[in-house]
Amino acid sequence: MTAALSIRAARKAFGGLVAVNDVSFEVKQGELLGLIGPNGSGKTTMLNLISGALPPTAGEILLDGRRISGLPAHAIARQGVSRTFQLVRVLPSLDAEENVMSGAVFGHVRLWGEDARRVARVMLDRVGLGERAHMPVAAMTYIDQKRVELARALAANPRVLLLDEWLAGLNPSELQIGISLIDELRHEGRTIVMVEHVMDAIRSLCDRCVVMSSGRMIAEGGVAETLSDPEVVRAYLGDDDA
Ligand SMILES: Nc1ncnc2c1ncn2[C@@H]1O[C@H](COP(=O)(O)OP(=O)(O)OP(=O)(O)O)[C@@H](O)[C@H]1O
Repeated sequence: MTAALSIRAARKAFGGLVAVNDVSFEVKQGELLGLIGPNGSGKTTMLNLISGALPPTAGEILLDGRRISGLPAHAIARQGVSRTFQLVRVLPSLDAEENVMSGAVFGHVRLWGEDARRVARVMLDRVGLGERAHMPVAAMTYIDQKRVELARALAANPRVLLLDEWLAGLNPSELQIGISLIDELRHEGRTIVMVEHVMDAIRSLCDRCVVMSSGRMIAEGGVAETLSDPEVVRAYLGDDDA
């Protein structure tokens, strides 16, 4: 079966700094892959290469077997890649519904007008914001803005969803809600790549994980075996978590 996403020797250099250094991995259809590693190891850059926010210096990225690397971000979104951002990016002057509608309008399945509004309503319900559809997002709490961003990504009906530290900054009860929400998406069969430092979430949610360190992929495999790999413990987890 063709992988939903194939990363082949992807490389990104910023001048002399190689942020992503010949990284290759695949994500199967319906799989939830955790992308983990220490700060500055290249995880967000990897998501930027997949979403087209940055072009790779070398290598290629395929979605359902078709090359997407080299395309501009909007074209990759149209092909079916949606994302959230490490620092939430919403349209602050618009309300929640309008923000989520923008995902439907510019996404994989382009919808307009009432069709986009209907999908936005479904997705806002999905993330628990059905009652606040008309609240300006600038007036929302951080977790609710994160929910809006996730609903916007889902409104595009993506083939692959990229989550960049979506759980970061949540308090313990919000974290449990967030983990359950991602778990539901996973059970719907969504293909997800999740960059995350919350190890409980990685352990409870992911089918597999890829570990990066200094731009390189240092481990890949089942979560339990990967997290007990001595090199991963040394590079990332440290003795306390081992
Ligand atoms: N646009 C850019 N220009 C120059 N250097 C960059 C750029 N984006 C990232 N970098 C550098 O690339 C390296 C990898 O950064 P990246 O943000 O991908 O790491 P990360 O693993 O996502 O880190 P974190 O867990 O802290 O978010 C860092 O050294 C960073 O400073």
